[in-house]
Amino acid sequence: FLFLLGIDFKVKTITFNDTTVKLQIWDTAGQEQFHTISTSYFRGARGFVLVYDITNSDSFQGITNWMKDIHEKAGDEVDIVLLGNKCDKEAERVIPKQRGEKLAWEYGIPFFETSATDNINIEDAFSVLTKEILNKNSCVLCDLDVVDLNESKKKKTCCQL
Ligand SMILES: Nc1nc2c(ncn2[C@@H]2O[C@H](COP(=O)(O)OP(=O)(O)OP(=O)(O)O)[C@@H](O)[C@H]2O)c(=O)[nH]1
Repeated sequence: FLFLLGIDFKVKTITFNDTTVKLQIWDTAGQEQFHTISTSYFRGARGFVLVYDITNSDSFQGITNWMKDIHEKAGDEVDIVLLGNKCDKEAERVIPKQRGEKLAWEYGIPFFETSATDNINIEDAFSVLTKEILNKNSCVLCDLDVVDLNESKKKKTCCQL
């Protein structure tokens, strides 16, 4: 059996109109002791969801380094969204929303404040990231194996095979 230390793997399906996209989501550990193993999974990824905690300034400070790691390991062509998570914990907030917005603006990437607990903006963040990936690489669906030429009811894809 395969044991992946500090890595969680999930599959999620998103549908836009009549186009279905299957996302492979690798949840890499943020802690320093898993840094090498986490970043070793960056190569080959098309998109990144970069998350800090609005109640933890260290996690916000760490974003700059994670951005460097992403560009070093995955290249400059990847799509990234920045999330300020735990927006349900307003009373414990230490990072104002404007700081997240400014950082994302500097990087030229979308930004959302989210709550994984209350399911706020999570779907939107993944939708925006997926759309950016699809727009950038108009033939990405070919790689993802969702195009079946033998199928009588032809699926609509961005590259219309
Ligand atoms: N209130 C609140 N708690 C959250 C939210 N998201 C995660 N948590 C809690 O924060 C803690 C850490 O969550 P994890 O999902 O383990 O965080 P992580 O960033 O994956 O941690 P690493 O794997 O160590 O990088 C857990 O106790 C979660 O229940 C949120 O949106 N709101």
